[in-house]
Amino acid sequence: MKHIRLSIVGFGTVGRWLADAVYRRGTWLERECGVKVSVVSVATRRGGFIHCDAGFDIPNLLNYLVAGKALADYPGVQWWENALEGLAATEYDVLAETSNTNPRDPEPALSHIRVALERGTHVITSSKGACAAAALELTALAKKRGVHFRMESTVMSGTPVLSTLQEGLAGTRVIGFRGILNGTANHILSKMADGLDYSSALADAKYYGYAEPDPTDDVEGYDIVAKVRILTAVAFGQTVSADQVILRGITEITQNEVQQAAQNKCRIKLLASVQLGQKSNSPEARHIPLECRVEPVALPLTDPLSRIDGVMNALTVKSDTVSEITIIGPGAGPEQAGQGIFTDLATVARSLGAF
Ligand SMILES: NC(=O)C1=CN([C@@H]2O[C@H](COP(=O)(O)OP(=O)(O)OC[C@H]3O[C@@H](n4cnc5c(N)ncnc54)[C@H](O)[C@@H]3O)[C@@H](O)[C@H]2O)C=CC1
Ligand SMILES: N[C@@H](CC=O)C(=O)O
Repeated sequence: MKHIRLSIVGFGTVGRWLADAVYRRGTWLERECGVKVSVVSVATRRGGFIHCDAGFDIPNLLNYLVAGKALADYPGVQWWENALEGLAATEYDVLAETSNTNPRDPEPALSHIRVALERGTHVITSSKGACAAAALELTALAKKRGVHFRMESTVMSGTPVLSTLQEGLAGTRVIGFRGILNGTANHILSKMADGLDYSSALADAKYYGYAEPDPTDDVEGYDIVAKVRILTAVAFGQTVSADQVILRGITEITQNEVQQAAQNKCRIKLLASVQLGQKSNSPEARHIPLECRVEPVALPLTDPLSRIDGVMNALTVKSDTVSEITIIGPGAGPEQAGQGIFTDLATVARSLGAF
C-alpha cells in the first residue's frame, strides 16, 4: 500500500483537527483511497518545526500539546527553529499549510507553500491570504511540477464550492456569481434581525470559533474580498486585486435599519457579487473585466439568499450550461475548515493510492 508522509505547518485548531482526522479515519483512507497516511512533521510559530521519520503517534502528540509542553522537547524528534528551515531539510509527500495568516496578508503561508511546490510536493491549504494573493501563480507552479495544489476550505470551509466549480462543473463557462460568504457577518445580521444587539452577536461568533483572530476582517468584509479573489481565480482564471473589489462592511448597519428592512419584507445581507463587465475593444485587453462588489444589500424575502441565516453560507453560480446552481452549507467553524482540508487530502491520496 502507498505510504503518504504528511507535514502540517500551523498546528492550531485546523491543523490539529486534520491530524486527529488522519488518525480517526486511517482505516477509511486505506480502504477508500488505498493509502496509509502518517504525520511526519508539525510546526507552530513559537514552537518551531519538529520531524519524526517514523511518523507521530497522533493521540500522544495531541495530548502532549494540550499539556502545554514545548514542541522542541518532544522525545525522539529533529527540531528546527522555523517551518521554512524544517520544510527545506526534511522529506514529506504532502504539505498541509494551516498557519493563521489573515485574509489580507499572504505570509507566512505563501512562502511555505512556494517552498513545498518548488520541490515537487503536493500542497493543501486553508490559508485564504496566500490563495487570494497568488492562487493562479501557485496553481501554475503546481502544474509545472506535476503536483496538486488544493484550497477547498478557503471558501465556505467544508462546504464543497471550489471542487464543484473545478470538477463538478468542469468546462462550463461561468457568467457570474453572488453569495453570502462569511459566517460571522451573517450570524451577526441574522441575530440583529431577531432583535439581538451587534456586540452580543459578535461575541457569539467568537465563542463558536467562526470569527477571524481580528474580527474586523469579518465585519468589514476583508475576509469576503479574499474569498471573492479566490473564486474569480477558479471560476474565471483571473486575478483581481483587493482594490478592484468595491467594499462596504456591516459595522455601520444599525438595529433600526435591520428592523426597517424586515417591515419592508427584506433581510439585510452582506452580499458578494461578481459579474462580467463590458469587454474592451482594445486588442491588448486579454480579459473581460469583472465587476466585483461586497456590500450590505436589503434582499427581498422572495430571494432565496435572504433566507440563509446564521453561520450558513450560500453561493449561486450562473454559467452557460447549467444556468444557475446554488450551493448552501456552513461557512465557518473549526470542524468545517478541518473537513475542507481533509477532503483535499483525500483527493490527493486517491490520485496517489493503489486505486
Ligand atoms: N476557523 C475557521 O473557521 C477557518 C479557518 N481558516 C483558515 O485556516 C487557517 C488556520 O486557522 P486556525 O487553525 O483556526 O488558526 P489557529 O490560530 O488556531 O492556528 C494557527 C497555527 O498556525 C501557527 N503559525 C502561525 N504562524 C506560523 C509560522 N510562521 N510557522 C509555523 N506555524 C505558524 C500558529 O502557531 C498556530 O499553531 C487560517 O488561515 C484561517 O483563516 C479557513 C477556513 C475557516
Ligand atoms: N471567519 C470566517 C471563517 C471562515 O472562513 C467566517 O466567519 O466565515
